[in-house]
Amino acid sequence: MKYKVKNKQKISKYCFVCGTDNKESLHTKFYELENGELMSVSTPTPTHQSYPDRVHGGVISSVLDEIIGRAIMIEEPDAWGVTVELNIKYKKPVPIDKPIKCIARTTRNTRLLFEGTGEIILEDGSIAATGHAKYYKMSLEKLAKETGADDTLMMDDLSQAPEEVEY
Ligand SMILES: CCCCCCCCCCCCCCCC(=O)SCCNC(=O)CCNC(=O)[C@H](O)C(C)(C)COP(=O)(O)OP(=O)(O)OC[C@H]1O[C@@H](n2cnc3c(N)ncnc32)[C@H](O)[C@@H]1OP(=O)(O)O
Repeated sequence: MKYKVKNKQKISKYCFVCGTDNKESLHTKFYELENGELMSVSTPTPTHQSYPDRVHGGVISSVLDEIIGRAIMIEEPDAWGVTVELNIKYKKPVPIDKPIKCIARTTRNTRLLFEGTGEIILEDGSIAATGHAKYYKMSLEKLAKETGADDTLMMDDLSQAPEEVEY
């Protein structure tokens, strides 16, 4: 199915998944879709491998962690969370140097916690991994105080976004 991209999410300077100035980063982009889901696009490089030509399972879990944690921002733009649980199922190897899409949505949102699910989708449309994660809500003020975060935590993504995506 094809979906229109409604919004491009902000990215961070040093994040491992989306950081613009982290040379080991996956430089992942995040697109909010008309169907209420979030899509990410990343191209893992040899830096991200485990066995030859295979993306490291920890890298796959990082992408799922971040996209599921970001999906809440579609319905609650100021909601921030820290991951308290993450469960990943690895179903197929993910190759290096090929674009991977990931789709996620929020499945539960309460005053203290939110949770969601996501999938890594390969170029042929098959699902390589699935994830379920839970986050403890934390205000940006508290996060900033605990981690020293500044304006570089959320910066505009200046890259060109597609008008529509397919998966
Ligand atoms: C990211 C880079 C920037 C990118 C650009 C911006 C993008 C923005 C989006 C990013 C999306 C995120 C992507 C990655 C996010 C990380 O990677 S975060 C890093 C990994 N996670 C962490 O570091 C969290 C570590 N854990 C902690 O800090 C502490 O355990 C917590 C979560 C703050 C809780 O601490 P605490 O308050 O001392 O603990 P506690 O009193 O036991 O629990 C508080 C409440 O939470 C509940 N709770 C705690 N754990 C659980 C659980 N597992 N299940 C259910 N309830 C729980 C307790 O039951 C309790 O409830 P009440 O009794 O108050 O009703």
